[in-house]
Amino acid sequence: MAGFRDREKQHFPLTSIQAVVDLFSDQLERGDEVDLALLSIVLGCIENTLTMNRSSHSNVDESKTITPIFPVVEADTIEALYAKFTALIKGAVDLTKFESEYATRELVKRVSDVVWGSLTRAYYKDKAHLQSLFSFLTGNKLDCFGVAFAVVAACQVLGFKDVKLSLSEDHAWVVFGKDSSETAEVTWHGKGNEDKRGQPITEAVRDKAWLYLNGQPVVCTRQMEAAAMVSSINPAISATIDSVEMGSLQQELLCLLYQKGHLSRYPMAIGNLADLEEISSIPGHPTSNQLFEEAIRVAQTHYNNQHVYPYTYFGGYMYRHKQYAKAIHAWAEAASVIKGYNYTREDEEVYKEFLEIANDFIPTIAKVCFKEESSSSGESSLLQNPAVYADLLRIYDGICEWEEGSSTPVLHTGWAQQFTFSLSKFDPRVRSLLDIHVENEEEEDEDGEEKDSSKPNGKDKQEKETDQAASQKALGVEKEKDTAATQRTRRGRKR
Ligand SMILES: FC(F)c1nnc(N2CCN(c3ncnc4sc(CC(F)(F)F)cc34)CC2)s1
Repeated sequence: MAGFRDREKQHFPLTSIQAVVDLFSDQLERGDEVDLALLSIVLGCIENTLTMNRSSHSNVDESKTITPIFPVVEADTIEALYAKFTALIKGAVDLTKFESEYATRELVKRVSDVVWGSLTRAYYKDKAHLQSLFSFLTGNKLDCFGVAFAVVAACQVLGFKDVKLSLSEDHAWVVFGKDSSETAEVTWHGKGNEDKRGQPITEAVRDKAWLYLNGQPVVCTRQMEAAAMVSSINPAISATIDSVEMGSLQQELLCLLYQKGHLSRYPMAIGNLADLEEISSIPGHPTSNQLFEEAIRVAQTHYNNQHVYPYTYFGGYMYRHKQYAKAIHAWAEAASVIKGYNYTREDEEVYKEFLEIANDFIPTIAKVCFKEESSSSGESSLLQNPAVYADLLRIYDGICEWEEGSSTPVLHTGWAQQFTFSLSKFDPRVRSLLDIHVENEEEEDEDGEEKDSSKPNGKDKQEKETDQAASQKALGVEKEKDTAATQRTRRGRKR
């Protein structure tokens, strides 16, 4: 049973980032005995000291040098909070009613009710620093993720090893029972949505639903739950200032988890480490680029490519680094994922991602490149690149397909205005270099070849090749064996 024993106590008092890394490393070596309550209280305590009520320049002296401050975390502070948590949970759950080694739905619901019932009546749920057990035990406040995490930590205190955190890109719930075959809501989601705590996540609820990743959530091990707690660290002191020490601690802990292989099934945590490495890379750490690409590979390999964020993370990174063609390609991949989902009112977070991509980032790219082209010798290759134009069409087509069959509309005229604005900035000649195949699945014969060579773009082959040669020559695009961007559009209706 986890507990606050000599093995833990020897690390205290914690006086540096390295001391916290050593405590985590020691805990991670314990396999599924990682003590979630202990680690969450420690991180919450440090975050509270480094980010809350810090006067603007408390650690800057007259010579403008900033002396790094790391709080001293005493054993008895943590031990007292740990004892408070175990007393609350063990005092509220009568274990004689739950004889089985495995948790039951009643047990999980009871633990969720105990956490839920301890929360302050009314508070701003999406405020920062409400994710840890420190916040729960000292302020009776938790955010949506924090409630789910607290339920899992509580079940660990009660000795139920089968209760695990299950994560999508914007929601959290638990799995439990033999082979983790059961699921249960334990927290709320979003604003104005009735919580469904205690209910299972059924096939009807999760299929084609981004909030549940179409049945491909990240089901955590204990070490991945530690990674989720580290990912939820919030180094923000204010809207514009971050604690450098808290950011470094998060980066060092994510890197430790990465090196121990505990992020190998957790694309978002890999993306979080990539973001931190981009801000300040540490020698010997993997690069942002490598990490973003790994997050994508993990989602493709282990989650049937149903995750959106690995592509939007990578697209954002390429955009910031002005690699616009790669950014647009990543967003086209993201759109290819989202088109398999039906949009619902609980998907606002991913809606905002695509809104920003289509109505801010892409129009900005079109303007910047168009201006460059008119000012320089007309060499803005992006607006003359058929592959980029094809990716742009995939983005718009994917968003349209996302809306198809959805209960809530996605698009409005603002989207259409931005779509047409961006497309209009491309050189008209790129269109003749596009070969858009519309495959109708039932017409495809066994080796995937199209049966009838429908006249793409209404021209016969000969006319098309002449057009293409002329355009390629004019654009200085060397003759490709086949068209520069063969765009295969599979027009399958969502079932
Ligand atoms: F590239 C953009 F799409 C993004 N940039 N940052 C993104 N994050 C940052 C971190 N993040 C996360 N990072 C690790 N694990 C989790 S589990 C989860 C859902 C919930 F909070 F549990 F409900 C969210 C999340 C959420 C998504 S997406």
